[in-house]
Amino acid sequence: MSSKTSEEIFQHLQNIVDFGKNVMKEFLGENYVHCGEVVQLPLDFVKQLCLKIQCERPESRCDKDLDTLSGYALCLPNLARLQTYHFAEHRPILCVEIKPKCGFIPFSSDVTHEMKHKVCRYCMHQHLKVATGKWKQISKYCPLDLYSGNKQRMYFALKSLLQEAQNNLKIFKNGELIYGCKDARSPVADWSELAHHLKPFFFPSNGLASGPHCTRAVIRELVRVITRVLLSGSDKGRAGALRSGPGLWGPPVCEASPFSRSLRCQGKNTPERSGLPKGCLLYKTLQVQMLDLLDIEGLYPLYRRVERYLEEFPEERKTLQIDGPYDEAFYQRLLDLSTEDDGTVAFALTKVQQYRVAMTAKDCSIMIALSPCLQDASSDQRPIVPSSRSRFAFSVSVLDLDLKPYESIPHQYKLDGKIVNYYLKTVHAKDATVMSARFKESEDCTLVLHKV
Ligand SMILES: O=P(O)(O)O[C@@H]1[C@@H](OP(=O)(O)O)[C@H](OP(=O)(O)O)[C@H](O)[C@H](OP(=O)(O)O)[C@H]1OP(=O)(O)O
Ligand SMILES: Nc1ncnc2c1ncn2[C@@H]1O[C@H](COP(=O)(O)OP(=O)(O)OP(=O)(O)O)[C@@H](O)[C@H]1O
Repeated sequence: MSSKTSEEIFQHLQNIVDFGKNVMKEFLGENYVHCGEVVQLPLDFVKQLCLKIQCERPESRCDKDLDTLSGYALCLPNLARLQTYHFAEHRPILCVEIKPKCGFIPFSSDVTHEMKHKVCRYCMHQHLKVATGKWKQISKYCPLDLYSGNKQRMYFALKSLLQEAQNNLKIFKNGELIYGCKDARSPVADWSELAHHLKPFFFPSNGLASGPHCTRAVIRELVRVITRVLLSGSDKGRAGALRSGPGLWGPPVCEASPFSRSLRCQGKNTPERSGLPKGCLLYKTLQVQMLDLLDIEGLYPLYRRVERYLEEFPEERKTLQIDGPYDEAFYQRLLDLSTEDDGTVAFALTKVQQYRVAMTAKDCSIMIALSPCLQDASSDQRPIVPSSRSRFAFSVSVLDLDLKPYESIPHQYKLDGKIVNYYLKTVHAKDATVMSARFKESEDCTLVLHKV
């Protein structure tokens, strides 16, 4: 960043805003996307702010310097608050942030490792992350369970996130982080402490005793409410324009997910594919993720084609809109889902841009803000989600929607190979006893099959 001029930084930030407005709002619907605006700040203020927040930043992020020189910044609403009100709310507020990651298994015929058609990237990547020390233990969370639309699978996925939050789950109370870890050294999850924070929200006037029973009841309510919110939504958006044709789905379950393994153990059938309602944010996010039609293995040669063209005609970078502008024309080209390669740079470029958009959707987060409403208060047409002892006004927003850079494609290609090779070498090659370490705690097998 520091090598860029102020003008370039302004343009970069404006591109982020335009991408939100012209692409993500179109796909995901306007209620979910808050693009923010580029603002100018006094340099003195930026420097002081930078010093003040330095100690709060996770160590793993500190290699990224904050820009204190250009005077430009992106101003976003506080998404840990309700977005349905245009003025500050003074009621207590909970916010659950989920980074769901990629919710489908690649369907592309360019995939060379059979394992990639069976086990999702998140579950494979877990092993590499633990081996490299990013996290201490493998999570039972599998994105395919969350995106399944099946309440039991979603319930299992959310509980797994609560057990092993990694960077996929954070909970804020009145804007303050109360749950979720910063890095591998963070202390283990404490559900009773979390339940202590949440009890007034879910059991406001009830003298529910503390202890394990109370903890379980509170966590159950939280998971139910989040599941309901995730399945809600009638917000328009044009993700439907991306609906893939038959056969372009991939398997509905990941073989490494403890949920699907437990079903198989019990001789039950594989669940049906996505039962997500079409209006909900998860469904739309998944559709955008599926713009990755060819998988990185099919995409990389096309990236190389664009690269060769740019080496010959570097001045064309602008015309190809590699670094923006992300305007209506850019958006329209994303809607071309053909996979017939006619050998042109135009075809390669469209797939490259679709891949970048898909990667963005695979790495974004969902913010769910919940604020208790009084039992007799009218909903004033705001969405409301009931729990067994209270009701919440809620809003759902998406965070981190800046388009992934063109330059990250070679890195993605190498990382993909590393993830799969590591998984094949260390996990799959060993016998099932190693694989099943995470399934030995069979309480989850029975637990999830209760009606929720
Ligand atoms: O590649 P992945 O799947 O590990 O995703 C990266 C994330 O790691 P995760 O797997 O979520 O722990 C990674 O998350 P952390 O910074 O490790 O919390 C970033 O979001 C990274 O994006 P960027 O390069 O900073 O724009 C992400 O990189 P991109 O692949 O989205 O560029
Ligand atoms: N608009 C927002 N409202 C509420 N919380 C936010 C908002 N933006 C970011 N956050 C919080 O800050 C965290 C980090 O945000 P984000 O990943 O966008 O930062 P980043 O710019 O990528 O960070 P870094 O520069 O360290 O890589 C999010 O996971 C979320 O908890």
